[in-house]
Amino acid sequence: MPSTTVVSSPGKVLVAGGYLVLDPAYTGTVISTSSRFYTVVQTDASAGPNTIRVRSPQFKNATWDYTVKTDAEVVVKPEQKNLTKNKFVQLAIEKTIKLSIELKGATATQEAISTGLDIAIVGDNDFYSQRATLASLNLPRTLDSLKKIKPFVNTGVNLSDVHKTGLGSSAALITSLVSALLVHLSILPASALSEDVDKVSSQTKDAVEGRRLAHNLAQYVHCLAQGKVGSGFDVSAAVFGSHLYTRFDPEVLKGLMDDNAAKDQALSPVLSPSNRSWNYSVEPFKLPPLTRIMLADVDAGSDTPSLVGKVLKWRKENSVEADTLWRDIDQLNQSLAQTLLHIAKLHDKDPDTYGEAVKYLSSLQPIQWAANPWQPPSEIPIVEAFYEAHRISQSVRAKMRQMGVLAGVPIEPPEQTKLLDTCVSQAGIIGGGVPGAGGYDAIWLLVCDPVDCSPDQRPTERIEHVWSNYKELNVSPLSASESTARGSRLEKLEDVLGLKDAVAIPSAE
Ligand SMILES: Nc1ncnc2c1ncn2[C@@H]1O[C@H](COP(=O)(O)OP(=O)(O)OP(=O)(O)O)[C@@H](O)[C@H]1O
Ligand SMILES: C[C@@](O)(CCOP(=O)(O)O)CC(=O)O
Repeated sequence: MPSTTVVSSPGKVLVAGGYLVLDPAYTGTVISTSSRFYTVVQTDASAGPNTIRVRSPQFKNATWDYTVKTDAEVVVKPEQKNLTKNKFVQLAIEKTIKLSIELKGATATQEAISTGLDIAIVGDNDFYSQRATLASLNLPRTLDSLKKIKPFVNTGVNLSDVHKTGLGSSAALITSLVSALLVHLSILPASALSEDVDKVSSQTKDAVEGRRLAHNLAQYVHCLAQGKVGSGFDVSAAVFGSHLYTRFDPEVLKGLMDDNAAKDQALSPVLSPSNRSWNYSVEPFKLPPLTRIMLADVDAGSDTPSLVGKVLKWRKENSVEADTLWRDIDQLNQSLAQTLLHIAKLHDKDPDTYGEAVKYLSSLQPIQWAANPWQPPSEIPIVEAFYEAHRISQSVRAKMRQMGVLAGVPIEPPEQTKLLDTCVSQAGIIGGGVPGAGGYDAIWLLVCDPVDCSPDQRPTERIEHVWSNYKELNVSPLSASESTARGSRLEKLEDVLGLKDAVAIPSAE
């Protein structure tokens, strides 16, 4: 058993397919973010025998000690001294240990935890709003300012009081936690999550199955902790990275969702990668070269569950109208994904011409892109494809607004429309929208990001300027770009900036 295991899992942005992805007939486009959750597992006698100590050093009152009993049934019991509860963490540990006992036997599992384990969990600063920290440091709300904040900065509050940014903290946290434990307990080979198997063709069967096992377990724990089975795109992105996601049939988890009734039921037959009832689909996707996703936290807050409830009620009561609209949106979503994949192919065919075209696009507003009579002919298909991506993403927004009006929910409320219109009319901006369920709390943009933009300003800089000067809403950038890694990743503690300091075990008083 390794003495220290570190696994990270990325956050997510659902750029297309909000609501639709709840239905297996439709696909969502999910981008995984460079911002990640990290779980560091180490053997540590100071936790106590058969005790797992979990720490979230970015928060107050966030150390949870659990005693683990593995007799007739697995019992992971929070100790009296814990100042808060963490259902997500507790369930992740309990179910991973239960699965480990089923797959490796009680003796091997007990042995791995008998000395005591210390587990530290931290999330990149992007997962929690940095607006207050920037203000306290007297820094403008820009990407450069975010770099000045210490990695994994202390939030100064309890977990229940933190302002989240919508990157999917609970999904990334659970995925990194169960994956790190699976590796530490030798259920998964480290190679299943190492970067060397990044290329699909070189992935061994074991590695693919290992990742699928981590996925199934993380989905199960996340559903149980949330008390419902969502579409699961967030966990899927945390495990597999950016992709086109089609959901699994919730039926697969039905027998396990009543935790009390399922106490005696074995997990491994349900969670096994060979269980065909896990019928989700993950198709490769990544953003085109020399483009960048930009994300902002908009300080207005919205309540996703209530938006979802209302949209689904409207769909049920107006099925003909809703089905027509959903089919239209789905066609646009698929065209957008295919156009972006096509743009990547244009890059691969002729990277130099592509680079020139992206530089050209970066200096003009989308509306001007296709209007240049002197455009070199080799650049025309590239410029046209980018314009097409722009046009489709604007149409997606229009249809999502229409759905919002029909269902009576603020999917892209007027305040967000104004902000997005201002952003999308800047030079070099391909498109954007409200991620996931929409509402008031965030926006995403896809912008051209050429190698060199001189003498013009870079599109990213133009957007930072718009955001930091925007008066009608308080817009704060996130530092994340797309993670092109294949989701969860085995890390070396020393290689992640600031991680070793952030998770250092406090010395006993
Ligand atoms: N750093 C952390 N350490 C331990 N648990 C955490 C941490 N961050 C989040 N959690 C767990 O995740 C829960 C939040 O889950 P919830 O589903 O409300 O958020 P979310 O929808 O994932 O948020 P967002 O998408 O905005 O990041 C917390 O109550 C806590 O149990
Ligand atoms: C509305 C929905 O499709 C997306 C919600 O996404 P987000 O949490 O707003 O990023 C719900 C789901 O897919 O579980």
